[in-house]
Amino acid sequence: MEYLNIAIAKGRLVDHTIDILRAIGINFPDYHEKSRKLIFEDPVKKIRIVLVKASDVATYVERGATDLGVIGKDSLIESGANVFEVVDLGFGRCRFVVAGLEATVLQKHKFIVATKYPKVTNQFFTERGQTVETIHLNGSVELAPLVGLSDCIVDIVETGRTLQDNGLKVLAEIFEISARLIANKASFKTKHSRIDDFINHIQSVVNEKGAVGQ
Ligand SMILES: Nc1ncnc2c1ncn2[C@@H]1O[C@H](COP(=O)(O)OP(=O)(O)OP(=O)(O)O)[C@@H](O)[C@H]1O
Ligand SMILES: O=P(O)(O)OC[C@H]1O[C@H](OP(=O)(O)OP(=O)(O)O)[C@H](O)[C@@H]1O
Repeated sequence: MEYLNIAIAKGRLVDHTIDILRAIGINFPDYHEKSRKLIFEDPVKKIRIVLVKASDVATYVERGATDLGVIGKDSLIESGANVFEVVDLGFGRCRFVVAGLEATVLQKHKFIVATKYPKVTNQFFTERGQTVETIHLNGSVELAPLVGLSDCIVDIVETGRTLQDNGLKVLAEIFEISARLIANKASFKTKHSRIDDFINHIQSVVNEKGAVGQ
């Protein structure tokens, strides 16, 4: 039997993903949180996981380097990748928002938005008929309006603590985010029965977890 390869966003999504895989009998004997290894295998179930940057998962899957991927909806949309989105995994829940010091900034004719997600940002404001200039940052986005780099930000909010600690308010909601299982389109055909079986197992664990409230 051929290996099924899965790219997982290292960071916040790894532990939940490993838990779900464990629940369907897939184990990686040498995996532990502090390991710097990037590839782990279950030699019995023939599953291989590779740990990559969240923003790179879609690239691995779209190009067929892996058959499947676990990725936040945020990174998936931002990537624009041509892949199948097959399961909403239900964890990694957070939301995309516009945030700033004052709601009045959104009334300006043109304003500057700092974000890690320029595509999501431009799409959102274009749909609202608003013209924005987007500044692409790689992190600590909340800082931008505080030092006059931007009028507002588009970023992820989970607990709301980062916004609160920096005196920022939610000015608009964009969409809800959770982790998704994605599939390479060619693998979906060539390894169809394996992938289908895998998806069904994952979906049943997700349904059970949902029933008891994640
Ligand atoms: N509080 C949160 N902040 C950011 N992402 C979150 C949060 N809660 C859940 N997520 C989800 O977890 C995914 C992975 O986030 P993580 O912080 O591990 O990487 P990242 O910040 O997107 O990338 P990196 O830090 O590697 O540049 C996000 O894409 C998002 O879907
Ligand atoms: O609502 P909260 O629970 O406070 O979480 C939201 C924060 O977490 C993320 O940042 P991350 O920790 O990934 O750091 P980053 O700024 O380097 O992206 C996100 O970009 C927000 O800044």
